[in-house]
This record gives sequence, structure tokens and C-alpha cells, in this order.
Amino acid sequence: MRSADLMPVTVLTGFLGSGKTTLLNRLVRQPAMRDALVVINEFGDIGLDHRLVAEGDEHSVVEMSSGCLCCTIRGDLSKSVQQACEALEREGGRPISRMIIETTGLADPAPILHTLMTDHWLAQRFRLDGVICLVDAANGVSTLNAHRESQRQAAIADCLLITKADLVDEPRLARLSERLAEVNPAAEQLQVKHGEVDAARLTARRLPASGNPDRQAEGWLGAAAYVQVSPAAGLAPTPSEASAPLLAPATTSPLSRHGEQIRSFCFSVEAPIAPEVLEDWLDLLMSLLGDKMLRVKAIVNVAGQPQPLALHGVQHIFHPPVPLPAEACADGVSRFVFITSGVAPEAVAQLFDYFQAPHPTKPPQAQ
Ligand SMILES: Nc1nc2c(ncn2[C@@H]2O[C@H](COP(=O)(O)OP(=O)(O)OP(=O)(O)O)[C@@H](O)[C@H]2O)c(=O)[nH]1
Repeated sequence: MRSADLMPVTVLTGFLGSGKTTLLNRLVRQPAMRDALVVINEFGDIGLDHRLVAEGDEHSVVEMSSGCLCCTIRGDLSKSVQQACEALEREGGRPISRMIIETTGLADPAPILHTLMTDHWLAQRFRLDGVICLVDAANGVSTLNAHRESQRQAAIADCLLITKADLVDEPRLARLSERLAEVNPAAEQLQVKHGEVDAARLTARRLPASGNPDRQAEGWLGAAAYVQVSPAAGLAPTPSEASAPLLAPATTSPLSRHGEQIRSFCFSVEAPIAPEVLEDWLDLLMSLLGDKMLRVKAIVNVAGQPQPLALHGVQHIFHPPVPLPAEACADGVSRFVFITSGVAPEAVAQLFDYFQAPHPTKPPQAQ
């Protein structure tokens, strides 16, 4: 099945009490979400959230409450979705056309995206449309500072929804907005009150499908918002990083003040990239550092290919590449956005140089 034919999945994430259920309740009432399958993951013995979600076909809401989707019950996602689809079919219900997954407040979204990409049944039917992260305006900054999960949720998102904006003043909102831009410079930020948002706004940053306009691909990548890194020199290392092992996380960064060090950057390559260089480089990066790769997005000019390719990876896995219209990479520059947990940009740049070099000698030392 072509990527464009797969059903879109929206992952709704956000820390405890950030307003996910409130938002979902509003979303499912909108015509654009009429045919959505809603998966609600709750933690604890008594799941309540699903009861709060608006009426609708009983099979269009799937509750998963025996554990957290990102750790213990990943395999159950596929089974539960499959059962819901079969039940709808058996009972003549409306076929679904998209899925929304509400994660628990403590979930790390990366393993959930990984499951969507690697589970055979799911990957044949669904594609990630976007990750929406809700951040509570009243507690957002302190939550980001105190909880690694909250930083990861914000870092990986395509769109950041600042909820409960009615509870705080403008300076406080501005501080939160700045902090979020540190963690995730490319994500669009929207303010939401009591879950009121147009569903169409949340689906505007999806992974481009063949034939989509190039502007959409550009928006999806958001490359311009990141620290820029290029091959050969990479970024000049700071004195403390210069003597550190290449693949060890760097110790100093403006983003390392609070808990986990999220490092995101855009690596650009001007000349077309030979397919074997691309494959070897990404294979090695993902096998050495996959668990630190929260998200990788790229639009690549591959040597000998008439169309640029969109790549999308999470942890050790990449989606099948999606060919884009030539205009999506009009300047011929390949751009890779890396959102990582502590991966130094130099590691990415130097590994690329190694594979790009005509007579490589020895790969850089992994730690
Ligand atoms: N004032 C105000 N309250 C809000 C807003 N959005 C949500 N709330 C309230 O915040 C509380 C938590 O909202 P939920 O939607 O349950 O949050 P959640 O993210 O689903 O919570 P968990 O499932 O516990 O992680 C509820 O009492 C909501 O009514 C908002 O924009 N403004």
C-alpha cells in the first residue's frame, strides 16, 4: 500500500493533567474526527478517561488500562486495534479512516511511534500523522524542569498545545513559550482553552505523502529552526567536548540545565548523497545510537534518483522512504533533523564524513 493510502495516526501526549482528555472530548465531536478510532491508554486499576470521552460508537473507543503503552503493553496496541476494527466490520459499523492515541501522562512517546512503525499489522494500515503534545500553562515550566518524560514528550512533538492559558498572565505564557522553543524549536505552538481547537490545525504537519505540495514537506521538516551542522567541520567542539569520546553525550549545553539533555540540530549536505553512503551512515548511526534518537526526519537528495526522499525514523527504525515532488528539495541540499537524547552533533557529522571519504581508514571510536 502507498504511504498516502495508509490511515493517519495522531499521538496525543502531555504530562499528567495537562488536558488531554478535555481536548480529546472536543476533538471527537468534530466532523473531521467522525471516523476516528480513539485509543485511550490509562494507567492504574480503574480507567476513567474513556468514560469522559464523548458519545460515539462503542467500538470506536478502545481503552487500554493494563499498563503503560510505552513500556509494558506495546504489543497489545496492535491486538486491541485489530479487535476493534474486526468488531466494527462484523457489526456493520462505520469503517475507520484515522486513529488517535491518547497516551498516559508519564508515557515516553518514542517507543509508541516505534511500535507503530515496526508492528507488521499496524505498519501495513497506519502511518504517523503527527505527535501533539499538551503542556499546561500553569505548571509547564516546572514540569519540564523536573520530569524527563515531559521534556521527551515536548521534544518529539510536531505541535505543542499550551493548555489552560486562561489561568496565567502573559509574561508567564511567554516564559513557557521560550522554554518550549529551547526544547523543540521547530514545533508550532498553539494556545488552547478548555480543549477548543480546530481538528484540522492538528493534522497540518504530517509526514508528506507522494504528491503533496513541497511547502508541506518544508513545514514537516522545520529544518530552519534548528542549530545548523554540516559535514567536514561539523560544529566546532567546545573545549570540554574536544577531548570527550566522539559518541559520548556532551556535558555542556544550554539545554542540559534540567534533567535529560535533549539535543536537536539540522545536519545539511549540499551535494547529492550516494545511496550506499546514506544507507551505511544511517545504519551505523541507528545501531550505535538508536535508543538516543528520539526522532529523525529528513528530505534527502539521493544521487541518481529523480525525486527527493522523505525519511522518518524513531530509535532504531526508519519508515519506508517517501518520494516527494522535485520542488521539495529545490536547492538540492539534503537536510536531516535529529532530535536526540544527548547525541553530539559532531558524532553525526564525523560518521557521515567517514562514509563519504573516498579512502576511509578507521571508523570513529564508539564508546
Ligand atoms: N482552566 C482550565 N482548566 C482546564 C483546561 N483544560 C483542561 N482543564 C482541566 O484540567 C484538569 C485535567 O484535565 P484532563 O483533560 O483530565 O487532563 P489529562 O491530561 O487527560 O489528565 P491525565 O489523564 O490525568 O493525565 C481537568 O479538571 C480539566 O477540566 C483549560 O484550558 N483551562
